[in-house]
Amino acid sequence: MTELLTDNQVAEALQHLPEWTQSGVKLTRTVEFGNFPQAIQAVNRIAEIAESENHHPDMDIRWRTVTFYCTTHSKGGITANDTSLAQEIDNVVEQLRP
Ligand SMILES: C[C@H](O)[C@H](O)[C@H]1CNC2=NC(N)=NC(=O)C2=N1
Repeated sequence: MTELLTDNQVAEALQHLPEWTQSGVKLTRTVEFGNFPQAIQAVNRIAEIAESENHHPDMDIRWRTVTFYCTTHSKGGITANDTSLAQEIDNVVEQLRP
């Protein structure tokens, strides 16, 4: 079972996730895409990944700007599932907005 990360473990993970910050019990990143369709394409790709892994980000979509939040709701904090999902989100963003 994936357990909550310690503060040090989160800090260590964020060294490899430079676009992300910790906001309380969540990791968060805001991305401005080229246009609305591209933002939705990213959201759809991430949705597929999340569904396959049964771990889902919270996503706030405002025109072409999407804010992603990764937290493990069942644990009330950040786990390795969240740091892993954050990396997957970075990979999708990189593919769509190199
Ligand atoms: C039963 C539970 O809803 C599932 O195991 C998954 C679904 N996706 C999830 N996603 C996230 N971010 N946190 C969860 O606790 C979570 N639980």
